[in-house]
Amino acid sequence: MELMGKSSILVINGSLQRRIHGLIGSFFNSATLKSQITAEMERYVRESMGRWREDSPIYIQDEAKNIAFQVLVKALISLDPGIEMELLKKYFQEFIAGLMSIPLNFPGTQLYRSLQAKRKMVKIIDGIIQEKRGCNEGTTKDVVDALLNDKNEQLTDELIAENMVDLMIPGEDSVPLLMTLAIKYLSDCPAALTQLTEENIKLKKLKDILKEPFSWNDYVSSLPFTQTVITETLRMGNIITGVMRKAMKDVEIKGHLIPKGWCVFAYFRSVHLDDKLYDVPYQFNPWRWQEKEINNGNFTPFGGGQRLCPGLDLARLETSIFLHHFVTKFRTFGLIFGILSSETSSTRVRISARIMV
Ligand code: HEM
Repeated sequence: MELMGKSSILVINGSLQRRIHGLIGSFFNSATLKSQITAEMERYVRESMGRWREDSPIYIQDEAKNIAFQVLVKALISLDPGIEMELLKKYFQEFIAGLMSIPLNFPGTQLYRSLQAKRKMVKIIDGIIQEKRGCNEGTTKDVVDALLNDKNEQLTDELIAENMVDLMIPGEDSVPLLMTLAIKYLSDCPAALTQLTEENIKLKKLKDILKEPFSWNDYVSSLPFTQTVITETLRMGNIITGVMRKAMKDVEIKGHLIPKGWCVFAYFRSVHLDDKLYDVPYQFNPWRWQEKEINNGNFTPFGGGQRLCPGLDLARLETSIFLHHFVTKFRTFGLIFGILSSETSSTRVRISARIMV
């Protein structure tokens, strides 16, 4: 809690949470972000995959983390890769190491180091905020602009800078895990990998003929099977295991009384892997989503209600772009290590280049 800060969107409730949530959500749904971030993400993926070599294994989760961090920082504060980005990455790693640490704050402890790292990140972001205030353009190019342009007095520069750091947490870890798990499940299900590859190669060839760049919409709507793969990965992977809620008054749910003040953990896994809701739930079966509705209470990887994840479309887009480039550029030889390799906690794959004809 100390690391998050008292005004973090991840911990506050009430009107300020709704305000910040609304501003972030509208920016993530805006045409500006959609056109800009699709091109940026493609660039980061191409640059990253351009460095992959056939003779050395690729650590998928590490690569995905690097790409997703750059995309998120671009969307949040319009920072491009460079020295400041590298510094932010370094401080961020130190910062998140403290999220699961013993709550002792004095020199030498992890919590102390993490708080110092967060302070340094806030300083860099505050510099960017002051520059933006100086220009006073009034346009909304990133999440910081969306918050700065709002006239709500509670949105101080300090609150905005701190929230930018906190926003990197859900974005940085969950998206790379989604990408990595998708590769893992696909490598275990050759039929799905083949169908996904064919769908992506077909669209790529069409786009090449039309000499048209891919848009956000292409990745999300014109690749329906790819979307079912992402949906099925979210169901089986349960990237966020569940959400915590506190009863503000006595509540009765299905005959069970939850007294006021009690905390409840809604465990997504017990729903997503329930055989009464999903046939053979432990089997990776993207085809099940060709008939199934995703907007129902039995599928909540992004939560729901007023805390519904505002980054859900961005997460799907990023994963779609990653998979598209992965299958159109490479032929995978399958995994070398499983997902929980103690060496790196990252999935390793060996790849070879795909020649498109
Ligand atoms: C696979 C990727 C992701 C998954 C599975 C995921 C899942 C979730 C879930 C389950 C919640 C609800 C938490 C709760 O109710 O307490 C949430 C909230 C949130 N997510 Fe995501 N998320 C993902 C990606 C992202 C991305 C890319 C962003 C972009 C910054 C993001 C930003 C947020 C924020 C700000 C909240 C808090 C919203 C609030 O409390 O008002 N998430 N996410």
